[in-house]
Amino acid sequence: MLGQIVRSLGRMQQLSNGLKGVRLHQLLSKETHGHLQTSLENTRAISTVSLWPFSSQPRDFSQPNSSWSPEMRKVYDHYNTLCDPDTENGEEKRGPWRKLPSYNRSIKYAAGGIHLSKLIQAKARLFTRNVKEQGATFEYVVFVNKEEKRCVCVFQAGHLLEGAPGHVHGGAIATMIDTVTGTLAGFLSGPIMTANLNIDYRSPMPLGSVVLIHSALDRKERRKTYITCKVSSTDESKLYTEATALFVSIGVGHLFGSRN
Ligand SMILES: CCCCCCCCCCCCCC(=O)SCCNC(=O)CCNC(=O)[C@H](O)C(C)(C)COP(=O)(O)OP(=O)(O)OC[C@H]1O[C@@H](n2cnc3c(N)ncnc32)[C@H](O)[C@@H]1OP(=O)(O)O
Repeated sequence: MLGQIVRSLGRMQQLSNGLKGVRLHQLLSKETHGHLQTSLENTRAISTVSLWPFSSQPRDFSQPNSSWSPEMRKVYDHYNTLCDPDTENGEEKRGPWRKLPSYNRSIKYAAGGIHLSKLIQAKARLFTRNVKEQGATFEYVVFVNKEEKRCVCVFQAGHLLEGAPGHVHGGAIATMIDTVTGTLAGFLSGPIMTANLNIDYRSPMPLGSVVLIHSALDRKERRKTYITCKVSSTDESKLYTEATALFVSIGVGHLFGSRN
């Protein structure tokens, strides 16, 4: 199987040389070392020309589905509109907001590519996207504002995330905070790992709630990216959780025990 993938990647490289004048290993090494945004753009480039050696196109889990409540859909529509390009003097101009796609594999479609896939079993799935039943666990979409170095996640907490009766488990909330702050840190700083996460749970979050998870860059110091986070009701009248997070930039070798 691995041999097949490697041969397939070799063929893809020849094809991509011809088609796009870009070497596959450059795409993959950008995925390994570049910023999340670059990775996502390159991933789309691969998918568009159908060179990806796996069977299916990646499903974007942050697209609306039938489990989304009207409130989730309304807030999604609001932020999605902010992503629309403006037309100035007949020219289309993109604003600072982007909706980030979300896949259920962190390796197959993003960082690591050819290097890490050797070590990962075919069954690996991203923690927040591993339950097939729509609406049962984490329904969410992240919008990022590059200029303001912040993002907002619209999150609907499903019935399998119960902690205290009728309310969302603190670990599930922590998972979403890690995911959203980590997504922003990765977007701004490239490959990172969570070094520290501090969470204050201010009020219980009812199961089924739709909430906003606002994250913003606090500061960067050398390899350290500090992010702040607030979780609130969609009208922002109720504060559920506050957090701060520290992410440390890593080289991909870090995941193999190397310090480079
Ligand atoms: C397309 C889709 C893509 C997929 C995306 C899906 C989105 C999901 C996103 C999900 C995201 C989820 C992500 C996850 O869940 S990542 C999983 C959870 N995190 C981990 O497992 C990390 C484990 N720890 C480590 O690997 C290392 O300790 C790290 C990498 C963190 C640092 O080890 P390293 O040897 O590399 O660095 P260093 O020790 O030289 O330190 C460097 C600097 O950092 C400072 N420091 C270090 N630790 C701490 C600390 N605890 N508090 C305060 N400061 C700390 C340190 O003082 C120094 O500062 P300075 O001397 O420079 O001032």
